[in-house]
Amino acid sequence: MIDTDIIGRTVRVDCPAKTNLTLHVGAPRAEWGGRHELDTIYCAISVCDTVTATAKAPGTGFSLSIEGAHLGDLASSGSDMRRNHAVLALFAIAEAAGRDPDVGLTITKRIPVGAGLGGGSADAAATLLAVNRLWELDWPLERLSEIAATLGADMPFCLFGGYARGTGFGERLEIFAPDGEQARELAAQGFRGHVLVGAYQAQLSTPEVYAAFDHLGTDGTLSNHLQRAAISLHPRSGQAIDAAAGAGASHAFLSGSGPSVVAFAPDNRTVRAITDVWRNERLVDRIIVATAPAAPSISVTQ
Ligand SMILES: C[C@@](CO)(OP(=O)(O)O)[C@H](O)COP(=O)(O)OP(=O)(O)OC[C@H]1O[C@@H](n2ccc(N)nc2=O)[C@H](O)[C@@H]1O
Ligand SMILES: Nc1ncnc2c1ncn2[C@@H]1O[C@H](COP(=O)(O)OP(=O)(O)O)[C@@H](O)[C@H]1O
Repeated sequence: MIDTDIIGRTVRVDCPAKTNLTLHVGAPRAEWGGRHELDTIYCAISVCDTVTATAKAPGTGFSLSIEGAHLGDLASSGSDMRRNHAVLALFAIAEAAGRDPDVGLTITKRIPVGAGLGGGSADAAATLLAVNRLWELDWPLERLSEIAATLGADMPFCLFGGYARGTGFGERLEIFAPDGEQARELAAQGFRGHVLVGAYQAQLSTPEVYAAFDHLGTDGTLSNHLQRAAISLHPRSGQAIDAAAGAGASHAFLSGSGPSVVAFAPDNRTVRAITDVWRNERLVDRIIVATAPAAPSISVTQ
């Protein structure tokens, strides 16, 4: 197809945030650039960023615009758009396809930034899904996943959503079928339905949290091995976890490398109880009510 045929076509992808229902951290490995060996259960939650990709005229290059009320360090003037995860994903798929990255990207951010919710990975995954459709590549998710793994540990999972087990440095996936036994077990354990996200203005840097983990370790009872390290850097997250558990959450834990906190609630009454205690005691800066599991959705809008 000649590129001019698709100029103006727009593909929209809504891509959910991720959390880690368990996050077991092993040793750092030199062959993975110092990244740690992981065994994690990923879960996608319905706090979604929206990425639109629009085909531009050949030779005009890429563009990026970002909107949203809470952009964290993405809003700072020093934030280089060529290092945005979505743009890196665009360059990576363009290279793999042997095409120029003549695409206009817009990101509507709803996933808190630098929060342990994989927002940058979700935007990168959304970009791969959108450009795959825009250019009619029709590559299977497995092929997109190989590209995603070169960009970040969480990115392959964000292409799929739902639940999955991640090993390696997080990029090697065993996807759990939505109606399969593992998904049913997780649902029976309470990892399904209402989820509250307690979000903060503060961000934590993932490498810094891993470095704190190398120093402090974990206490053995925590299903998220990074929780202790992250709480040492951001103590309010620990208070919010304790308060949610006290208010009846079926599970309350740090999301990934934090500082966000995730609480699963078995019913609406518990949603209200957690919301009240977080708000009244000012344990979080913002509360987002969502559901889990969730999955990306793709639509061609023009
Ligand atoms: C902790 C987790 C849990 O899912 O995510 P977040 O909660 O931050 O989103 C992941 O391991 C993060 O994934 P992601 O943010 O994609 O990591 P990458 O870009 O690949 O790596 C960023 C940095 O994190 C550290 N890192 C990441 C993954 C890993 N298995 N071991 C590590 O030590 C390394 O310092 C690396 O340079
Ligand atoms: N599209 C993007 N969305 C969010 N953060 C991004 C993006 N591109 C680059 N970043 C940078 O990646 C860092 C981690 O952000 P994010 O992916 O939201 O958090 P986390 O790794 O804790 O899940 C931030 O410092 C941010 O500036």
